[in-house]
Amino acid sequence: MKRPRILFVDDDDVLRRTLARELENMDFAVHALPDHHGAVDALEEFAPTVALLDLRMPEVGGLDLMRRLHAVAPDLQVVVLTGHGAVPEAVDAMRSGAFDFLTKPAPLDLVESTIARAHCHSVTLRENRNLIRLVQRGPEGATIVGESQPMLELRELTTRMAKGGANVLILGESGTGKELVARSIHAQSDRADKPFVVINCGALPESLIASELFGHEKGAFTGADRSKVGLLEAADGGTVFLDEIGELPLTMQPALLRALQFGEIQPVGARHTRTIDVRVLAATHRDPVEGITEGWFREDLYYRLSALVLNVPALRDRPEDIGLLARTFLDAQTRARDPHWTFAPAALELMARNEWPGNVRELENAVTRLATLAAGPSIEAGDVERHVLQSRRRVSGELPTLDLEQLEGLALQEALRRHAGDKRAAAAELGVSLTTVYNKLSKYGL
Ligand SMILES: Nc1ncnc2c1ncn2[C@@H]1O[C@H](COP(=O)(O)OP(=O)(O)OP(=O)(O)O)[C@@H](O)[C@H]1O
Repeated sequence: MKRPRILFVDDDDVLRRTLARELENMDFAVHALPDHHGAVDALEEFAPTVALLDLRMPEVGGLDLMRRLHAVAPDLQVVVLTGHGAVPEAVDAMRSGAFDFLTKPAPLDLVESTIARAHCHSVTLRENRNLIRLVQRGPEGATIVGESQPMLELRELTTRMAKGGANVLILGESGTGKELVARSIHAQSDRADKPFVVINCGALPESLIASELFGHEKGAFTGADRSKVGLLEAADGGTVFLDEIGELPLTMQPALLRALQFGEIQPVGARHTRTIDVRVLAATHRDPVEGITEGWFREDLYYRLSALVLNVPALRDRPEDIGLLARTFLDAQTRARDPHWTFAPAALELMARNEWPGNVRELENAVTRLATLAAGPSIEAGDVERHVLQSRRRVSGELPTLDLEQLEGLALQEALRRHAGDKRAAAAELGVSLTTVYNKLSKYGL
């Protein structure tokens, strides 16, 4: 494990040398400076998580230096060193954003534990920020395209459901836009400026689900070398999207139900529960009512999730949207390089007559292929025939020369197509686990 990095600034030469050595002995990596010179540069070069700053220094004092450091590195945790009896100064520092203070001469075990706590806090903050950045897309990511009657109704329902805070269960085949609908609900709700966290229940290995959902404490199991915030807690105040809820193992369903029922989570290895406030949107391409009868979905969890139910129609039930969707995707993909790309009417007609078992996702992928492979800027019927229809037939017929990875990608695509995007069925047919299917999908950018 990497050693926590500490930036230590103190003008007292003897104390700085002695304490720096002690900190090194405690297994911290230390960058020690006598004054503010070089401190901001050290943020980039040394990347500390904690700064230990003497409060009283000539020229630039600890408080001022803390502000300068925080302007560049907001996650940096600052511990200030104060002289004996300087409580008002310490309080001032805490109010200005210091993590904690130590009074000189501080016992070494207190120095160690304070810095260790500050380090953990800094790491957690950074992880949270990354997580939120990862899962949040701007509201433009939530534009639902479609002018067919089913889509007009869906958009209206989405807006109405967004306003209340009730949980919504979103049903529909793979690739119909369930995640997009969830993002749109979140973006129109009063939680819009809070996190939107996606949890793909099918992609989590069973052994890690509890720790991913609820977090864990340091030392909770082998390899848990520090505590970790779970995804449900990362969504606190916002919305959590439980994608592929039908894939959540039966053994995990009671724990999730408890968390949703009482708004409480218990990280693995923690003695106490923590309160969370999340709105839950869940989606599945499977029939959850059938799941109750067949025994893979708990009835109580179903009722908890399905205060409201939204059905996203398959593309074959709204073929009049195909042209608009294809044009929108083409425009988004080619606008920057040449705004003149269009579909010739015959090409669009061919696209509209095609079956899209993988729904909007498959259509979007086909447009990507056309935008990349066709000569353009007008996409002709011949392009659609060559780059979309033929390549699909080829997969089922004789294969051109492919390397092993291409072959694997094609086998996966074809299995998904045969099962209308049902990843579990495709995994079963290919004889691999569901997690492998997810890994390969992301590996090949499918
Ligand atoms: N109505 C729509 N307008 C614009 N883009 C759409 C629409 N529906 C789906 N898409 C796009 O199609 C792709 C698949 O959509 P999404 O991931 O929301 O489907 P899904 O139903 O959640 O799929 P899965 O069940 O496989 O997780 C995304 O890139 C999404 O942006």
